[in-house]
Amino acid sequence: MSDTHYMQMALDLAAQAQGQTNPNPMVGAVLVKEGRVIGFGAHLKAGEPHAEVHAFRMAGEQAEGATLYVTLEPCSHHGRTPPCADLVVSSRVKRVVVAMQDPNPLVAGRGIQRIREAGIAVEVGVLEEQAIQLNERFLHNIRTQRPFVVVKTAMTLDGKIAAHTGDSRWITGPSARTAVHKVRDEVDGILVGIGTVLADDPELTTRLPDGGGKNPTRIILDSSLRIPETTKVLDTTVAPTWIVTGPEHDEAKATRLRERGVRVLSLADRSVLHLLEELYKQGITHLLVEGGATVNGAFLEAGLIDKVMAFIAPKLVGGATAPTPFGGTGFAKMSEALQLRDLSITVYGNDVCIMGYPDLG
Ligand SMILES: Nc1c(/N=C/[C@@H](O)[C@H](O)[C@H](O)COP(=O)(O)O)[nH]c(=O)[nH]c1=O
Ligand SMILES: [Zn+2]
Repeated sequence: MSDTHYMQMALDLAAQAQGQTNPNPMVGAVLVKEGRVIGFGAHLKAGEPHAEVHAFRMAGEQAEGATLYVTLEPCSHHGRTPPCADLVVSSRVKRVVVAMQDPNPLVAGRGIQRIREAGIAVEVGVLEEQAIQLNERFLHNIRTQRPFVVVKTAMTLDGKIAAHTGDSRWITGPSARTAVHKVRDEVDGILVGIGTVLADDPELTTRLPDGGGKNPTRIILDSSLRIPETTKVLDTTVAPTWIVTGPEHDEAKATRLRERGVRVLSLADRSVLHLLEELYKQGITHLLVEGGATVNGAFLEAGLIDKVMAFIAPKLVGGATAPTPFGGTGFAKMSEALQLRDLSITVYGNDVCIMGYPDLG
């Protein structure tokens, strides 16, 4: 079989751990000898063995003379596990095929160099585009030291996220909402504004049809700590909850919330950029922003959206004052609008999801 066949297998293996490996990338590895797969593996959790380690353990002595397919350059630095590049060299494989070089400036190219210096042939770039796409969150983290921000909106065909009364249940149907919960399962944090909490009293937990799924940290932007103490998100037995507030807030209320296990972060700098830098420091590498309009508008105007998932339901609710997905001031000219690129359009029951990336070109 071709190199792309085995690299596809390695990419598919890597993708099984979507959302589990944060802050590490997803990586898959396959060992092949005389046309037979003799070992494979995926990195499953930060701190646990890397994909190559699993593959070599499975292959044992047979690895000598085999070909290794790996979706990311084998690491050359001593992280929480010894360098895979050393393992590759000592296993005496004949050839290594790598989808993409590690973008981490600390290691970029060193792993490949060490393997080549040992006289092993290394080919780089097989299914590189797919490998980059798979680790879009990790690559963004490395490049920006910020969380990868996905803004998800759900609106009616006439562009409303709720009726003029605030009622919003439901706009999209069950399969669209399941798609959203799959994203919740992958991310580290889900962020909404206090307006959404006051309007919907959301749980912001992951509820997949077959159960399971991990609950992301729930992050509420609430600058004057208005949150009612009876809201569902304050039940920290189901998932962690962080409230981001401003310096002027009721300290007694903050203390009561902390006693319930809620983390209260007080940020003097209210910019979206500072918020993201702080959340990244707190371990949030992948962030789902579920609005409402004010929060989405702030992220849009700050230019800090990395991916958009816009769900549209074929229903009309009308209402000149009914809220739309992005509030704030907005751009003055259509030519200033944030253009999305690399679009994918998916149908979920009667609903449509347009997914794309800001075209910052
Ligand atoms: N109204 C809708 C949404 N509404 C999105 C937010 O306004 C809700 O408060 C939040 O998703 C509720 O979270 P929960 O309590 O955990 O279910 N989002 C959607 O995709 N479709 C909708 O029809
Ligand atoms: Zn490694």
